[in-house]
Amino acid sequence: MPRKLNSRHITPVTDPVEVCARIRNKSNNKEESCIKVINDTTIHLTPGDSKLFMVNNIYFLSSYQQTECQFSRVFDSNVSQKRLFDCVAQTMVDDLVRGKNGLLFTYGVTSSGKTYTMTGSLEEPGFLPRCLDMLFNSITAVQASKYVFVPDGMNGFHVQSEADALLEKQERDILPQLTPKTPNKIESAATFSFRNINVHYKEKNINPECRYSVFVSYVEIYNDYVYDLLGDVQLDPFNRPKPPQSKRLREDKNKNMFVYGVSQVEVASTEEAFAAFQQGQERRRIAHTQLNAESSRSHSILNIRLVQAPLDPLGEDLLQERSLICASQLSLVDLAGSERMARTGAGGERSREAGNINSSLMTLRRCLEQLRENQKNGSSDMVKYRNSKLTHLFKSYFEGHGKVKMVVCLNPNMAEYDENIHVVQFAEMAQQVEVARSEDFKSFTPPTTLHPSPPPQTDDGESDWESPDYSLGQPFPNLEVMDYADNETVPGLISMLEHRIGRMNAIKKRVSRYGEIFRSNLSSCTQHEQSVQQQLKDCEADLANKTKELNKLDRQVKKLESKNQVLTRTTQVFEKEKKQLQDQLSDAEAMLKSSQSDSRRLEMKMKGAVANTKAHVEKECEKRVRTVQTEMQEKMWVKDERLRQLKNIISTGGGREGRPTAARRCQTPLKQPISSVSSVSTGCWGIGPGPPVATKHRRSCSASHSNWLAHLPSSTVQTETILQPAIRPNKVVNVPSPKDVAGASKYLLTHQREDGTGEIETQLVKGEVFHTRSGGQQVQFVDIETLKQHDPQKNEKKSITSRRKRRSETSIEEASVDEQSSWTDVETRCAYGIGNTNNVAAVTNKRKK
Ligand SMILES: Nc1ncnc2c1ncn2[C@@H]1O[C@H](COP(=O)(O)OP(=O)(O)OP(=O)(O)O)[C@@H](O)[C@H]1O
Repeated sequence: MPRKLNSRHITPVTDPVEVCARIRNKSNNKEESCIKVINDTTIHLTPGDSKLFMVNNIYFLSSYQQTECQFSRVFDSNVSQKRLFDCVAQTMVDDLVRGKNGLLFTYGVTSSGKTYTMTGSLEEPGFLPRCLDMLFNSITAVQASKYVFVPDGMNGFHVQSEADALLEKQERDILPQLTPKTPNKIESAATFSFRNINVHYKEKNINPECRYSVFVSYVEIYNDYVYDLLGDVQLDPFNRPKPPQSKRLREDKNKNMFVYGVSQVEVASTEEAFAAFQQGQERRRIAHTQLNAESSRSHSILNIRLVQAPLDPLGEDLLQERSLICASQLSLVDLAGSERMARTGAGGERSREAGNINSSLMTLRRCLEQLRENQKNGSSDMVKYRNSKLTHLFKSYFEGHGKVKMVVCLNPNMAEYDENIHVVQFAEMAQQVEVARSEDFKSFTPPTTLHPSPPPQTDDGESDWESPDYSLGQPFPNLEVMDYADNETVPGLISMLEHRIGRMNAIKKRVSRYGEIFRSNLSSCTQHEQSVQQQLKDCEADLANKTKELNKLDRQVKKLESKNQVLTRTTQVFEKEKKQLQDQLSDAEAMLKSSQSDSRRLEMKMKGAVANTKAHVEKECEKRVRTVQTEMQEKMWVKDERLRQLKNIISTGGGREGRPTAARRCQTPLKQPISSVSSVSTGCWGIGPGPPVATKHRRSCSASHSNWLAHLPSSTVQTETILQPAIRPNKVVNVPSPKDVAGASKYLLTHQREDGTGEIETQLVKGEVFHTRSGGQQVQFVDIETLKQHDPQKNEKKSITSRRKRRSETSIEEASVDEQSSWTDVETRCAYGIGNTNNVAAVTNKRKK
């Protein structure tokens, strides 16, 4: 398990807080430097000649003499970002992969190069992008699919199946608004490319039997409040971003401190991770505007979390056992500038910021001092981590849950001497603090076969494990001592016996050694067996649990299967219904289409029939109108003839001569002859060698025997009154031709109009036809007769009134009225007298028309 101390009984192995110093280049080359690098681990700080220096128009008295400081490593201004990473941060990525936590922070005054060291730029990337690059280079072949590891909200993770992960991915891709926790913008914004990174390191401790995922979270501590820089931006009712909400710190079950509710964004590449960091930076900028803060006045902490879990024995899926998941973390911290309050030269909010920064850094210092004291004296006085959020969050690191490294950034400008002294004092103190080393994460591996201990070696270095030789040497020869003075046999026997004794001792030794080896092997085997037994028991317990879970899952599966069956059946029913409905729908559509085409056909047919009928009716109407017109014309002629005869009777039978007939009353005698008609053109119509002048005004009735040409325009309304002009035209034309005019001596033009009372007023314009010398004809208009019609019923009231009015008029007028009325009476009588036919009715009818 990760982060366990070596043993409960054994004193843990500790490492000191590693402190390196980096001296940045001078802002002005001519300026004197207050720092001198002596060697790889030592620097000298000198206050310079002048002990008085000025900052922000305030003179400070330098109170220190030349100081020598020792660090783990010292890097001068020429050190490259890459070299710094190699020497300082690379091992921390190694540790991360091995399941160990790490804390790397930069410390120093403002503008000493903390951010440059930690983040760098695209051209000169710092620790942050290089760590990410190395990490992703290492795990690229064993990276888990996205969303397989799921943060549990309590600083841990659990594993979900690939299918669930895929579902979640689809959900996030399709419905990003429903899963706002992971900002998808990050993926699209992953366009950073670091130019001089070229790390391509790979950590060799990657376990191919495991799968890895990387999560990042980014927080800042400002005025002793912790803010999440990757969380969702909350909006107020006016859609403006709300000021950020601070977060609480909590301890997880492994005694690690974490920011509760912080957003952990899963990233698949360096670019994606850096994009997340950039997004956090942007959020930080906005938050600072809202909080009226300065950018370098807060501590920023980027956590890179590497999560790993072993694969199942088939190497396909990740084991979902939570105890097998290891989450290690590397915290990269860019602390706020450590200068003293007097240096900031600011008041109000800025002075509060400086106070908080100093307070948190001071708490860090005090905690480290207390730790050092405890370690020195073996005491266990309480370390007051809770006095600031910074130390509270880092508590677990100082208590042995990871490695701590610090890069002290120093500005060599002489004006910074005093501040630098404070910084190096803090750094020197910090590196005396020992931090317990945490264990590597032992990833789960299936039990393997036991290897026997290596065979014991003989004295000459050869192995005799296989065929041990226990013989004492050559067998005894047949020795017979025949003579006491046999000097050959006895010494030979002695030497042989001595050899045998030596062999026997050697065999004894070997046997005892074998015995020892055997005993130790036996005991290790016994131990191993015990551990295997224990493992077996664990496995059996696990198996029992798993079997239980499996049974439970089986039951759930069965339940779900039965539900599934029900759902399938329901789906089938619905499908069937759907099909039926679709069939019905298509039938209805077909019917609708056919009925539409039928109705279109019918419409066309009806239209044709209507057109035919209309044409037929029109034809019929025209025919009838023509017939009626002919009939009417005939009647008219008959009436004309009758009227003419009546007039003749009246004029010959005692009528008053010299009086104009009522029907032919000339209302306005023409003073000027009308000389031309524009609508009739015979080439010289009206244009002759000289205008013919009427010798005298003749009444039309006096020329009744002439050859009359009646010009009756087709629009003329037949009034069918009894009294008609006593002219019998020889020819009636609608439009006279020159030939018609040439054949006539008199010309009669009928003109109609509506008078003021709405009655039809017919004017008969009479003319005489003259032949001109050039062979043309001229018409000289000599007379106009106006025929007016009066409706007796309509005009009765009027006439009574007018008669009453007229009673008071002169006698001459009365006589004239009498005379007139007598003529009217004659006319009326005539009208009634002519056969009492439908003349009056005709007049009335006409009016009605
Ligand atoms: N070693 C260096 N080489 C080149 N430039 C550097 C170096 N260190 C710092 N700088 C430059 O100095 C400027 C200030 O550095 P930086 O922002 O890293 O300081 P800081 O300590 O983080 O300041 P603050 O506390 O205000 O955040 C930057 O423009 C940075 O590029």
